[in-house]
Amino acid sequence: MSQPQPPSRLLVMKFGGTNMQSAHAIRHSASLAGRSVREGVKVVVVVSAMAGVTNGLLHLADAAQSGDIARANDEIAALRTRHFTAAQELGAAPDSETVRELRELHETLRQAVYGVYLLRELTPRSRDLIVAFGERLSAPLMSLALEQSGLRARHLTGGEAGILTDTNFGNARPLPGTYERVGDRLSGFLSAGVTPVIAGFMGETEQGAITTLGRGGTDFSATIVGKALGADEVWAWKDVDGVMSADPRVVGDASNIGVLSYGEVMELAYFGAKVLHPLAVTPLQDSGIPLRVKSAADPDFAGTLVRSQAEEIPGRPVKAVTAIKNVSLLTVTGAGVLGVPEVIASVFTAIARENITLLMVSQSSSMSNVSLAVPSADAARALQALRAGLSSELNVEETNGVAVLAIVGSGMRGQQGVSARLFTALASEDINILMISQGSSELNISVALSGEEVDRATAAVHAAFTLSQPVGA
Ligand SMILES: Nc1ncnc2c1ncn2[C@@H]1O[C@H](COP(=O)(O)OP(=O)(O)O)[C@@H](O)[C@H]1O
Ligand SMILES: N[C@@H](CC(=O)OP(=O)(O)O)C(=O)O
Repeated sequence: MSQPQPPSRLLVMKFGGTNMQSAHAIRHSASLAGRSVREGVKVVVVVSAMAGVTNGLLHLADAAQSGDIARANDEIAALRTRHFTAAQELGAAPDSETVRELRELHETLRQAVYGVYLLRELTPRSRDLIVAFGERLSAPLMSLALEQSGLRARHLTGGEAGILTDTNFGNARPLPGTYERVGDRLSGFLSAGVTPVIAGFMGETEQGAITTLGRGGTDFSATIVGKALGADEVWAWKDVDGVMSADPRVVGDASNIGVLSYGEVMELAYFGAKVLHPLAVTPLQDSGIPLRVKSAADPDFAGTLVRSQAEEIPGRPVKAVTAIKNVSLLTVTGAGVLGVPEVIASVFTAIARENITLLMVSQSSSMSNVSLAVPSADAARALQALRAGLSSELNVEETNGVAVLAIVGSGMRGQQGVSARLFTALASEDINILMISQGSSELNISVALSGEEVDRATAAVHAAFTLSQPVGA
């Protein structure tokens, strides 16, 4: 009598732009997925665009809108060469299905861009259609690499995979029905032994218009799929060892963090750690599905495990330091602010109406002013909204060239002396603090300071909390 087989493990694997940047990188990424498939694990692959392609698409869309169709066409031609070269290096014949599909996608992209040029209008909807071509073009390359390695694969757009979103183009959110749809659409492939390859970063509206989930959104696509399928784990393969104690490009001796809670990762991502999308862990929170951030260059290294429970490490209240650059401070002043909660309410209403991220808020104790930190890209809109929404007795001043630095770690909860250590580190570098805030969850303390000083500040704070020493060393 045959023994009942244990259910096979299911992993969702996300490959970012660096892991998709060339035929060589794609082949290596496919081998990482293939290794698990050959061990009997069911794998769903979610891919980003080849590194640099998303920015290229945004530039060419802007060029078309401003009437420079020649530049837009040059950039489309460069993208075309890059994708065809990769396909060829991966072994696609000139008359293959992959080459035909890439040709069709480039032709559709060219038409969409020409439409923007004719109208001289680039709406958030048309920008999403254009920018999503990066992932639509990379997914067939990953399918090809998987097939060349002997696996069966099938690539799908986010919408074809079942990701249904609202109509908030550029920053869309999955609708509740998504999870069931994704589960229904992918389970057939998995039970037939086919590895689905999903173009990340995108979904589609109920009317079938393509939406994107915000920059870095492929992490979010992967966790949406992970939740939908009840995956055992979601693995985000990166060009770094895992989530590090600081951006390794800023702090050379940053160390890998072994375990982080969902809450800690959200704080880090919110405060600028580009390594994960700020909402990436949200689909996993209810089910407790773990997320692993792993290095494609060192696949046997454990990387960072992100799970419900934080790891309390004695003597390490802070796990990481991170920063957001290009921030502006908007300060509302005037007699009217004094003791008038309605003013505070209208400040928040004006900002919320514009859907602007508030990075920090502080109010002086006399209530004679309120300061807001917002991304500089949104500052003009925020300023306009505040001026329109507030009484004319109030002044709004703008300070540009600011950065927000944050320290993050669950161990700072109820722990004295953490902020003193932060301020001492900054003071010893002669760095002036413009604003201070601590979340009530006590998972982070953030300060606003001059953008010119932020890298020096990050290094000083990293050293003050001895974060270069790996835990347990
Ligand atoms: N705390 C951090 N830990 C790890 N990487 C970080 C951190 N902060 C910023 N980064 C940057 O994030 C990059 C990885 O994110 P990203 O390029 O979006 O990944 P991918 O495109 O591979 O998914 C790293 O190259 C690193 O420079
Ligand atoms: N390509 C998109 C989505 C993404 O997640 O990319 P990456 O994984 O390379 O950060 C972007 O650049 O925003």
